[in-house]
Amino acid sequence: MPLSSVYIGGLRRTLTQIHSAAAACLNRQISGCQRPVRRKGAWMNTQARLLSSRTPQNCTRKLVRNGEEKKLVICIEGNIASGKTTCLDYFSKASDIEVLTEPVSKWRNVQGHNPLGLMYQDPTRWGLTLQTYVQLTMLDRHLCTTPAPVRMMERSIYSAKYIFVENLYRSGKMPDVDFVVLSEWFDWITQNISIPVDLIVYLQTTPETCFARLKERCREEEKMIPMEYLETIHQLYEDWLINKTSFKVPAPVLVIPADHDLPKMLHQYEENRERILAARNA
Ligand SMILES: Nc1ncnc2c1ncn2[C@@H]1O[C@H](COP(=O)(O)OP(=O)(O)O)[C@@H](O)[C@H]1O
Ligand SMILES: Cc1cn([C@H]2C[C@H](O)[C@@H](COP(=O)(O)O)O2)c(=O)[nH]c1=O
Repeated sequence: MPLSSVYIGGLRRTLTQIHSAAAACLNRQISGCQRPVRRKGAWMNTQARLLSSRTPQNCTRKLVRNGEEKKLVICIEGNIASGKTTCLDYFSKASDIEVLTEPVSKWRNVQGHNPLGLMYQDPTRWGLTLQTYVQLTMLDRHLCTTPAPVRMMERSIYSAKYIFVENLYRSGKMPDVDFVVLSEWFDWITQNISIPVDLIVYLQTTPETCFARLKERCREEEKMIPMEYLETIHQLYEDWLINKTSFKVPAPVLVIPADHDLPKMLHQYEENRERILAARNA
């Protein structure tokens, strides 16, 4: 069988079509990642190919990316304005680390529309719209191939679902039908596509710290975010990554206290560098 084939029997056409739609949409907008291209009826990537992880011993039927499974994937998690981007900036200076920041600019401007702004104005109407797009762009981040052996991502498809979709639903701002449709999409993606994460670095802050940093950053769409919103997001993160009482945690968690000033944070990042890069062997 040619390496370029997707090896998943009856699921093949459906997966190809779905990936086709996502790739076609994102191809036009995303730079910095290697995009899959179609050749002679089979999906290939310029560096890697989608392959099934199905083997005689392991019939998981998940799509995995050839070669990408050997790379170290670290997700930086934390509340809004906890310092994730600043942390990624620090690690981006290392030549063996590829940094993938959250695609917030896309959420603020997709073909002239601003789903992030719309969601904050009217979450019940626009929550599904934003979260569908967040899910798509996060999946794209997880699937894009990078030359560096270590990839550091801001958040993940998991936190988008377990923190932000969950918050919209629990607060009564997302209708049942929207939640069910998003959840079925999420379940399908995570059951059929391999999304490896080796380590979660959780920047643990108080909501008060985030509130102060949010005000300082002053993103237009976020101006009306109240303290209670950050408290709720904080609690969802704590239940997921610390108390482990809500959702499955996809990787070991390294907690870095992140209320400190910038010099102390940079010092902590340096102190934890080896531990983070050793995650592959954890
Ligand atoms: N340790 C820190 N002390 C004070 N301000 C910080 C610190 N880290 C980040 N900031 C500032 O807080 C704001 C949010 O930081 P950012 O890295 O964008 O957070 P996130 O990516 O988690 O939303 C920015 O204005 C940034 O300059
Ligand atoms: C993942 C995710 C994010 N958002 C919102 C929350 C914030 O307003 C921005 C992300 O900014 P941060 O400073 O990088 O935290 O996007 C959301 O509404 N839904 C999501 O799934």
